[in-house]
Amino acid sequence: MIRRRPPEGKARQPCGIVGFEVPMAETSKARNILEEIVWFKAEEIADMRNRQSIQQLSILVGRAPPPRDFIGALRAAMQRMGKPGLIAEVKKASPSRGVLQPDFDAVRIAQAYEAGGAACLSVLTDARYFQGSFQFLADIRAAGVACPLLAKEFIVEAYQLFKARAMGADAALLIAAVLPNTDLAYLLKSAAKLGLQIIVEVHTIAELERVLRLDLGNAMLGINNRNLEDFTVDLGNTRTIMESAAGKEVLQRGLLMAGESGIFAPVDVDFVQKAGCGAILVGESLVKTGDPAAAVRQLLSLS
Ligand SMILES: O=P(O)(O)OC[C@@H](O)[C@@H](O)c1c[nH]c2ccccc12
Repeated sequence: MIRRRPPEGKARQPCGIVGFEVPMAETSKARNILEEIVWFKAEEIADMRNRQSIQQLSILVGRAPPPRDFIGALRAAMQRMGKPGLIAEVKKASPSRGVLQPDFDAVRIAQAYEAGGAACLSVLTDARYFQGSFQFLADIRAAGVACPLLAKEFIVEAYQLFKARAMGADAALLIAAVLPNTDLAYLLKSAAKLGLQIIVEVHTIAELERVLRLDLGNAMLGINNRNLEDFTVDLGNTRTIMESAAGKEVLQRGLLMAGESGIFAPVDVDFVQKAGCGAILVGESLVKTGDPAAAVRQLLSLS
C-alpha cells in the first residue's frame, strides 16, 4: 500500500510572516510515482471543490445521460468474437512514456476506436501526469460515441465519482494499491448509487485476495501488468495471479477480469485470454499509431 498523505505534511510549509519555508524531510518524499500522484490529488480535489461543490455536481448527475452497461458490453463482445472484450484507452501521455501521441484529438481517437471494434473506451482524466481531462468524457459522449466509457482517474474520494458520472462516465477505476478495503467498500457503494460500474485494479495476489472479500456486485476486476513503483511491465503477472487460489476464485465466481497494460500484439491478447481474462485494457500500442481504427482491428485480428 502506498501512503495516502505525506507523513510530515506538504512539501513546503510556510513558517512565520517572512515567507520562510521548511523543506520537506527526506522520509516525507514520495517513494514512487503512485504516491506522488495520489498526494497531489488531495490538492487537486480541494481546488475542484472550490470551483464546483458536490451539490452542484449532483444536479449535473441528475441531468447526465443514463449510464450504459460497461461490463455487459465487454461480456457481449467476448461472446460475439470469442476474444476478450477490448477497452481501448484514450491516452495522450504517461509518466513512464512521456507524450505518446503529439497529434492528439480525444474525440477523433475515440471514434476511431469504436469504428475499429472496441467494446468500451477508457479515458484518462488526470491532467498533470497523463494530460487527460474530465472534459474528454463529455466531449466523446456529445460526439455520439456509443461505447461505454471508463473514467481513468486516481480516485480517492467520492467527489471524483460524482464528477465522473456528471461528465458522462459509465464506469470508474479504483486502485487497490491506493485504497484499503474500508475505502473500497465505501466507494463501491457510492458508485452503485450513482449508477457507475467499477473496475477494481490489483497488481499482486495479496491485493486480489483482499479485494475478493468485498461485495463486488457492480464491479469487475483488472490486473495491471505494469508495476507502478518502477514502471516495469510483465504480462506474466496476469498468469501468475490467475494461477493462484485467488485467481481461481475469480473464475469460479464468474467475475470478469481484465488484463491491463503492455498488450501490443495478438499473441499478447491470446496470452491473457488463456490466463483467464475476458477483457483487455490497451492504450499505448493503439494510441501511438496514426490509424487507431486499423490498430484495433489488427490487435483483435479482425479483417
Ligand atoms: O498503455 P498501456 O501499456 O496499454 O496501458 C493501458 C492501461 O492499462 C494503463 O494506462 C493503466 C492501467 N492502470 C492504470 C492506472 C492509472 C493510470 C493508467 C493505468
